[in-house]
Amino acid sequence: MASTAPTFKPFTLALIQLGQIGSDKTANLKHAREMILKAAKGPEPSGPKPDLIALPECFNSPYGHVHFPTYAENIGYTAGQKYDVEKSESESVKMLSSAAKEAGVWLLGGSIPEKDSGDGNVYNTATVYSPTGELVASHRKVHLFDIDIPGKIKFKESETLTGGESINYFDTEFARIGFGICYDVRFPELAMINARRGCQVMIYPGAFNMTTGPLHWELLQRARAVDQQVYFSMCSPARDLTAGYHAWGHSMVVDPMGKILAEADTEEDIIYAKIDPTVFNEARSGIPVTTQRRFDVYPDVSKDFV
Ligand SMILES: O=C(O)CCC(=O)C(=O)O
Repeated sequence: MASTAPTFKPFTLALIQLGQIGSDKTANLKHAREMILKAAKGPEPSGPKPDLIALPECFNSPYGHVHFPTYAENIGYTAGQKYDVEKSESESVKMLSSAAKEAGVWLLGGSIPEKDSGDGNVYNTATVYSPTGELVASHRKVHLFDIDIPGKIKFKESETLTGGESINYFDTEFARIGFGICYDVRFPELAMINARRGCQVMIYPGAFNMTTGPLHWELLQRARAVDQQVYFSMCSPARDLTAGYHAWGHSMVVDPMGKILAEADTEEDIIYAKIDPTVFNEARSGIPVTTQRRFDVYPDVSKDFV
C-alpha cells in the first residue's frame, strides 16, 4: 500500500526541449545547466516561475545503444536511502543537484545512461532532485525500446541496456509525480499502477522518432491522461537533423480531460503549463472510472498470451 499522496495544489511545470546534444558530454551538461537556470526564471515577461522543471531522455549523450556504455556513469542511488551528492561519482548527478539547488526548483533530470558498479549493467535512468539539491528518487526505464519497422526504424536498446525492475514516483509539496521513460508510455499498466498509488501528475522524459512520433507521441499521452485521469507530460530533445537519431520533439503537457495545455515545436524551447487540480477533480468526479474499475472481474492474464 502506498502512503497517502500530498494534497494536490496548483503549480507550474516547465519542460526543457533541449537542443545542442552532441558527443561532448561536458558541453551537453553545461548547456543543460544553463537551460535549467533559464527555465527557472519563468516565461517572459512576467509569467510564474516553475515549481518543477523536466529535461528530456538521454540529455547528456547522443541517443543510440552504442553510445550508452561509453557515456554511462555510476550513480549508486538506492531508493529510500540518503544519498550524498558530494560523494557521487556521477558528474551529471552533481550538475543536476547543483542546478536544482541554485534555481530552488524540483528537477526531473531527464535520463542518462547509468552503469551500476554492483551488477555491471547499464540502465537508462532518470533522477529527481528537490529544491535543496537532494537526490530523492530515480527510475530505470522498465520497457526497453526494441522495435523493428522494416524500412523505417530499427532500434534495440537491449543490445546494451538492462530494463529496470521498479515503478517509481516522488512526492513534492504540491503533488505526487509518477515518472517513466519514453517507451514506458506504451505500457498503460505502469501509468495505472502509479495512478492507483496516488500520482496526480506523470512526466516521462522521452525521445520519439520520425516514424512513430507523428502517429503516437500525442495519442499515447492523451490516452494515458484520459485513461488514468492525470496530468500527463513528455519532454523530448529538440530535433537535430545532423544527429544520428532524429527526435520528434513536440514536448507537451496534457490535462486529465485529454486537452493539450502546452506543446513545443521541433526546435529548442522551454514550455510552461499551469497544473490545476480543479480539472483533475472535475474529471474524476464527472467520469468516475477510477472508482468504477472492476478488479473483481479482471483475471490475471499475464500468462494467457496466445
Ligand atoms: O515508442 C516509441 O515509438 C519510441 C520510443 C523511444 O524512442 C524510446 O523509448 O526511446
